[in-house]
Amino acid sequence: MDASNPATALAIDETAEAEGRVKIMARGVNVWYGDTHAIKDVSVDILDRTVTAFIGPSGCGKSTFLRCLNRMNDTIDVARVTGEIRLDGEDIYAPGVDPVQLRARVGMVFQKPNPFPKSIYDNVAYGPRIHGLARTRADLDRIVEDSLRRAALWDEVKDRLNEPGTGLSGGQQQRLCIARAIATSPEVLLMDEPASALDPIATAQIEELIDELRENFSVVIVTHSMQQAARVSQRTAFFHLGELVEFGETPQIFTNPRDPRTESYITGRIG
Ligand SMILES: Nc1ncnc2c1ncn2[C@@H]1O[C@H](COP(=O)(O)OP(=O)(O)OP(=O)(O)O)[C@@H](O)[C@H]1O
Repeated sequence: MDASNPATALAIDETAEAEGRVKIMARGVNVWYGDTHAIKDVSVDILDRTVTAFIGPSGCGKSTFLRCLNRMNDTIDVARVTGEIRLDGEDIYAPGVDPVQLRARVGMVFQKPNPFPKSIYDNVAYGPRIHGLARTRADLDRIVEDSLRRAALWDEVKDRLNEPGTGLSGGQQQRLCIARAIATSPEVLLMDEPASALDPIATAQIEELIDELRENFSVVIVTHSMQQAARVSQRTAFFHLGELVEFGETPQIFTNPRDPRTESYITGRIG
């Protein structure tokens, strides 16, 4: 970790740490894909019950860093991650940590809706089933209904739970994927451009949902839309060429950025 880097100092929230509001603590994280150094010495505190947006030009490492937070990079052969990431103080890369269990606690929603080729019900029931979260069918029914309600999809699908998830519209499929992700009661939800494939109405629904999810979860969202980052997040991280350049309260980042690279990006001069 480079303590002389002002971005490092900004990204570490000592007050929140002292108050126990830090959900994920990353320190000195580097990621390589073979010889490509995609993430360079990133240290950041992600707060609980807060929406954090990752912004920056294409290829700057936003998705790569997001994937570090639930060890999705483990699934990429050439990826190598160093440094330390703690969830509630526990090192998620420690030997003995089961990535599958970790991903039940740190859920993920991808850019393209990717429902399983199963019924709407079974899509949502999948995680609770493999993690043994329901003792009876009635328990499972409750989890499915509750997750679909929280994902603002219940009313649209309650009469066709046995139909395939892939038969829904794009926006509905993405809300189904959110319901699937929240069905295991994760503590953190990672969203990689969750609305980029959706029309403005479906996008507005997802944004509203993100705001509601914040009551229970810590949400981290990668977005190419600065308007979206400004609308949904309380804190924003700006990445550039693999570095975390600036991190702060979202209004400050958008109205009074401290680094000239952030200013160039938000005013449209780079990216
Ligand atoms: N699976 C991979 N194998 C090899 N290199 C990769 C892989 N994924 C990403 N990279 C490289 O790592 C760097 C960061 O990519 P990443 O996708 O994290 O950026 P990003 O900021 O999310 O980009 P975008 O906004 O375009 O999605 C890029 O140079 C990219 O080419």
